[in-house]
Amino acid sequence: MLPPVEFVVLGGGLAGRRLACDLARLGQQGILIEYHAFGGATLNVACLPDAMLVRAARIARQIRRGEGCGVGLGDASVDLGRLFAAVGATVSAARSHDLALWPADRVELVIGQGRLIAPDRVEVALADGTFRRIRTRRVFIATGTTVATPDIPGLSGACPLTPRELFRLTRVPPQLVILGASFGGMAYAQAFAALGAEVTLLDEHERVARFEDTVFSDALAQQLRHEGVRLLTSTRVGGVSGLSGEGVTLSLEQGRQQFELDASDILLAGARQPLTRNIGLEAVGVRLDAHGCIVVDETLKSSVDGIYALGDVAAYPTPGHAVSDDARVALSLYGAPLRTTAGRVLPRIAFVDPEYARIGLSEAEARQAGVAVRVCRLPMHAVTRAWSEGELGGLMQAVLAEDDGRILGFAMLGIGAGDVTSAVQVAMHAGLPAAVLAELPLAHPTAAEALNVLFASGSWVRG
Ligand SMILES: Cc1cc2nc3c(=O)[nH]c(=O)nc-3n(C[C@H](O)[C@H](O)[C@H](O)COP(=O)(O)OP(=O)(O)OC[C@H]3O[C@@H](n4cnc5c(N)ncnc54)[C@H](O)[C@@H]3O)c2cc1C
Repeated sequence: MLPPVEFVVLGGGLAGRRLACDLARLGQQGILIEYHAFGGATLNVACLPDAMLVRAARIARQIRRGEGCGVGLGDASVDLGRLFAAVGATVSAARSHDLALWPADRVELVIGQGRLIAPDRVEVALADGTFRRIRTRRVFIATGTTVATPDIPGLSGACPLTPRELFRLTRVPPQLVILGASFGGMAYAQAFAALGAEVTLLDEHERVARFEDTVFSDALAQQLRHEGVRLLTSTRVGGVSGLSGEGVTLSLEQGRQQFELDASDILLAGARQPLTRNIGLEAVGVRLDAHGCIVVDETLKSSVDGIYALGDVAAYPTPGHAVSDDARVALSLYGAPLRTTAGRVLPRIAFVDPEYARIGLSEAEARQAGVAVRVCRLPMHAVTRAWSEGELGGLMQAVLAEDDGRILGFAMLGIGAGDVTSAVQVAMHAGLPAAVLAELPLAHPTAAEALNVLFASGSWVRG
């Protein structure tokens, strides 16, 4: 019998790749199995390609707006084929870069489809049709998610675009309908509108970004409409006919009203499902929750000894930074200081332009939890940097503990929101009261300097 390796990581996305590299750094030897695209969603179909799409849309918008600051470039022409070829080239360069840094002396990279056949045994189906069996002390499952197609008559037959196929488009869809006004859906809607598509963003819920405070949902909706996106909220899709790319017709219901919408293409930006099927979980008795995620405790241990799960497969939806943090949690098993997923405060960002970001509690969450809070808000048109960038929409909001002024939450829609939120995150982590941020000499003219005004006592808008 083969001696066991210390660990097997199943899935080479952000979570699996990060964990394998960190374990190698700690001197551990193991195997990582990846069957589709090394780097997973983040590198291949999500964060990196999306960020490039958003950047191209921003450039197009800035060219059109240039006249306002004396730079005349005329209208922006968009060649989606060239843009996505550049995305493809960047993705493969980034993948090669990661592979060049791979710690091959400690972690063997096996390309194939893995599945558990016992708690300490994994079988890999290799490309040449053969199988390889591996004994191991620990298995880390990091298989991520895949798109979940909503159960709507005719939808799967219409072959809708998903984030994976999106980057194979060679022309801007003339009329694009996007299902799901989540963070991703909003970002795609705004980007494709800037690139010249006629975009309809559709959601069955009453407002976009429905987990955020209404003041931000409203501001985001206004931003999207301003960019030419047609918003259809509280709208249910009853059925779809046709083929995405050639033409589709959606039967819609909005209250008692029924109507049809024609579009050239349809994009699914909403739900995803954990990849927990066909990886042998049933055979070894690993428990799943109602959403199909692997049930883990705060140390990422599953219901079976020796089997752990991390990343999206253990908790969905998860932002990429939570996934990386899971890898840090798993290192506790190998002598790193004890770290768990309990009490983790994670920022969330929508890559609309300008960005929306939040850390900690929203006002609604604080009030629902019965926490006594004060809320302060500052419109972006009170911020010098917003004027210089010509991005006057949006606002900042802080949620503070009534008793001692601790920062419980911060949200911002405006220029640099992601970075400003990171600054507040550091303050929250350090337990700094709002008064400290009110008086720090922050650089001028940055978006972050507005924190001085936001946190100064005179700017409370609500008690
Ligand atoms: C469209 C989109 C946009 C996003 N944008 C952002 C963003 O801007 N910021 C952010 O923080 N997060 C974003 N996310 C979330 C982020 O991408 C995920 O949290 C992250 O990719 C999850 O990493 P993971 O390793 O758990 O899973 P994945 O990245 O999905 O990796 C799982 C890997 O496992 C492999 N695999 C699956 N089954 C097997 C098997 N049986 N054998 C071998 N290998 C297998 C897959 O091929 C895949 O490579 C986005 C996600 C999506 C889908």
